[in-house]
Amino acid sequence: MGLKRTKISVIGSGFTGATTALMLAQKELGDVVLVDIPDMKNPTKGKALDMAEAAPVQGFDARVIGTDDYKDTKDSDLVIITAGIARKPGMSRDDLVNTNAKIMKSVTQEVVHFSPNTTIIVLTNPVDAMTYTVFKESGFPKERVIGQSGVLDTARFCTFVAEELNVSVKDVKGFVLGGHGDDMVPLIRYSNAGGVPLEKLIAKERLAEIVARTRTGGGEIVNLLGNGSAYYAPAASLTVMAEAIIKDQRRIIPAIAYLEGEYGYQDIYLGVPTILGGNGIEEIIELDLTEEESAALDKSANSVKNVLKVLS
Ligand SMILES: NC(=O)C1=CN([C@@H]2O[C@H](COP(=O)(O)OP(=O)(O)OC[C@H]3O[C@@H](n4cnc5c(N)ncnc54)[C@H](O)[C@@H]3O)[C@@H](O)[C@H]2O)C=CC1
Ligand SMILES: O=C([O-])CC(=O)C(=O)O
Repeated sequence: MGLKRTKISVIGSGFTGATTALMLAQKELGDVVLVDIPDMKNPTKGKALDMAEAAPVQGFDARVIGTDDYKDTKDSDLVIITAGIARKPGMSRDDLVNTNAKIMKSVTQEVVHFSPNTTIIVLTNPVDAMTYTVFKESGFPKERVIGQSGVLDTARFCTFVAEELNVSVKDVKGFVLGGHGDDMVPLIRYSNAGGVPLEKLIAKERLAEIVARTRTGGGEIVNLLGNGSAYYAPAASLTVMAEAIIKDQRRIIPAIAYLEGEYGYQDIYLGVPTILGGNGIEEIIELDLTEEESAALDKSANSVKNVLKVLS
């Protein structure tokens, strides 16, 4: 008898779901079950088979299957939800709320039915509100329902800083707090390059431009793609979160977490620094914020609350 293999289900086999499935398999984080709604042409099965056939070439040991039957997700160790519609140029993430909330509810019911002990990471937008929806629908403890925004938003910030300084991205560390919208809060004070505070390396006005570009980073890609939104960096972000959970790494990673008093907020999902490990969100780290940073976080939290009001 072999050891039990880890099973990760990715719901939604569109741009982000398919890319995530491949990255998870390439990193051998587990066997991957890719799920989408039934389609006459069965692209989900086709995509999964194509990925499975990359395994002998790249030498990764992970099975990948495509399906429209949630039975195949039974006893998943981790479930990643990417199902739903994406925005197009001219739209905001919040425009997706009603359609995607309905999809979150039906997907969550299936996931919980077949994997009552799993951990869920949500990507679908507007992601703070969709994570809240999945949390309420699932009845899961808060630490096992997590949203993705901060890894991606921080990655964008670090990309722009590395480009500005002409240094390796490996040396740039950033921190983005708040909701995954245009008023997210990149924290300059907690960001550095090779340990040197960014304020010592980049002029204030230029830093403000980098913050502004980070805030609208999703929209920048939407405009460049023309017919959908980002998927390579989002998939990489989901993969790093999955790795932290599957390998019980206890990494300090910004994630969308349920707040019960942290940062002064109640009954809301919002991006904060967390410790991510085998139990999901194991801790929320509370940073001291200046008045200006607190005001910016308040503005971002209010935007999330306004989206949640549409749902209640
Ligand atoms: N939180 C974040 O940082 C990011 C969030 N997103 C969001 O992720 C979502 C997915 O984006 P993409 O993959 O680019 O979109 P996509 O349109 O390429 O794929 C979405 C897939 O969901 C499937 N789907 C729809 N209803 C379903 C259901 N009931 N059950 C299972 N599958 C269902 C569709 O058939 C489609 O294949 C969007 O809402 C997008 O805004 C995307 C990038 C980053
Ligand atoms: O911008 C979008 O609609 C997709 C997304 O959340 C991102 O790329 O940050």
